[in-house]
Amino acid sequence: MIRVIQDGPTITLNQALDNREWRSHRQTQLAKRYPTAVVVSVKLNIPGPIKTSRPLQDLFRRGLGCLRQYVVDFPLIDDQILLTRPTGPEAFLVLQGTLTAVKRQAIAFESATVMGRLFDIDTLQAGVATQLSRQDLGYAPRQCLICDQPAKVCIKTSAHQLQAGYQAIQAIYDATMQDTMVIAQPTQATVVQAAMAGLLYEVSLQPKPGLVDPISPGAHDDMTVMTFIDSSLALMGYFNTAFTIGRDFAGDDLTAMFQTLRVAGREAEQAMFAATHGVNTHKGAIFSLGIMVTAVAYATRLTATTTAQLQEIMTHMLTGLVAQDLTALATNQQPLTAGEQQYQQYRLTGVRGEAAAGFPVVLHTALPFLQSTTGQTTQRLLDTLMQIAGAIEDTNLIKRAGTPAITAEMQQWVRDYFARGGSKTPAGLAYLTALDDQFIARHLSIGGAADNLILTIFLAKLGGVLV
Ligand SMILES: CC(C)(COP(=O)(O)OP(=O)(O)OC[C@H]1O[C@@H](n2cnc3c(N)ncnc32)[C@H](O[C@H]2O[C@H](COP(=O)(O)OP(=O)(O)OP(=O)(O)O)[C@@H](O)[C@H]2O)[C@@H]1O)[C@@H](O)C(=O)NCCC(=O)NCCS
Ligand SMILES: Nc1ncnc2[nH]cnc12
Repeated sequence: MIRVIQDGPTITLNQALDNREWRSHRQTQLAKRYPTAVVVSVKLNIPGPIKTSRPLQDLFRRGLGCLRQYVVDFPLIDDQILLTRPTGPEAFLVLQGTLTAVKRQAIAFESATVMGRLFDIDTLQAGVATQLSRQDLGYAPRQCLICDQPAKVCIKTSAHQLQAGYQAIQAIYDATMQDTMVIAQPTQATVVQAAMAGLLYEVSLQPKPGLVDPISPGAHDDMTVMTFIDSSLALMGYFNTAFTIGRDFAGDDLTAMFQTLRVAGREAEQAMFAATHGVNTHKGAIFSLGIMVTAVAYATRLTATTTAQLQEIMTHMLTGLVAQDLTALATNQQPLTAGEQQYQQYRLTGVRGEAAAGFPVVLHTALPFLQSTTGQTTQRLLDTLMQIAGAIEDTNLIKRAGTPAITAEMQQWVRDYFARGGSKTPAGLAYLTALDDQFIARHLSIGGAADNLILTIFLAKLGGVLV
């Protein structure tokens, strides 16, 4: 029995038809009560006689949370959530907005996320007859759960067995509901290659707000994509050293393992500056990625590991770092780095705080988000970069803006980006290009988000999320 529908009650065709009547009546009632709003009805598209189970209810709840992000710009007037109906979980959201704009976001959610493929979202507005189709809004028709054909074709031709449908649903459930990812025992070469992939994939993406890419130096007048390639190549030896430090570490005090790494990290900074003629390309990445490489090597000494275990190891490695580096800062110490200044001025702990917490944004926001995306790798990674940019305090951005207030502006830009469909639509890409131009004009850059994306790519390569 496929776990995701195990213990789910079966329903009759009549129950399914009665429920369709019930849903339509409720939608109409809500449209009458809120004549200027858009009524969004949300349900799952599950083939066969089983329409619900505890795992499907959990998935529905997670999906509803994700959908709300896509429609965040439309004020929520009312909502009704009915999770335990035998005919499947249902929700009704009443939003203030136009039918086209809301429908566009609903389809963006269905198309851009893996779990979205399981959702069926209807939009209704009193007095507006036409239901816009996916094609009207520039999207491909809904795809079959099992193959790449349009779903309508497979349903009409009964192309697949029900069991195959359940297996596809189980795969979608597994891909989106596990917050901890397993990493098997990678070789040193595999780990170092994944680190290099992180550095090189990130700098190759375009367009990115203010960051260096193959077409533009962004807001960095001292760097080009070649500077990043030279810097990456110069760091390969460091990542091999970071791996052996983790793999060979014997003992229980992992802070000693980090202190050993830190010596190699300082040397790596010199190698970076030599390769870039004194430009800081990857100082943050040397710190963050070095820690992760060492943690992976240590965690997989004897067996496979999980991202949850990696987080524990990294928090152990960095115990005391913030206190030692920042709170103990001598007030008259000069010159202060950006991070040190921001700690003194705003009590922001920057990348040190992120690392000492075990990179929660990477493990609990960026990686699950990347796992849930579909499409080309570049599209998935651009959307993940923007998801990160809306989730961190980027000391690089704050330094360049001269105020932490830029963080709230960044969060609004991220919402605006996803409200246009993100990297999947011409409007989303146009928005990102315009944002890049704005960042260049204002000399802004999200170097911290870029470093978190590098870490996310590294783990995604090791966990098979990126192949
Ligand atoms: C702990 C260190 C990284 C030192 O930190 P520091 O105090 O020097 O500065 P921070 O601002 O705290 O962080 C440094 C870089 O970390 C990246 N970063 C910022 N915020 C975050 C975040 N929330 N999460 C993850 N990473 C974050 C960011 O690095 C990227 O941007 C840099 C390129 O941008 P740019 O603006 O060009 O940088 P600059 O050259 O400084 O500006 P301009 O002169 O061009 O205007 C690049 O570094 C990217 O990686 C932050 O910049 C660690 O270095 C350390 O401990 N140093 C001490 C010596 C040592 O022990 N080294 C070995 C450590 S293993
Ligand atoms: N592409 C990029 N541009 C500027 N700073 C960065 N730090 C890491 N990646 C970067």
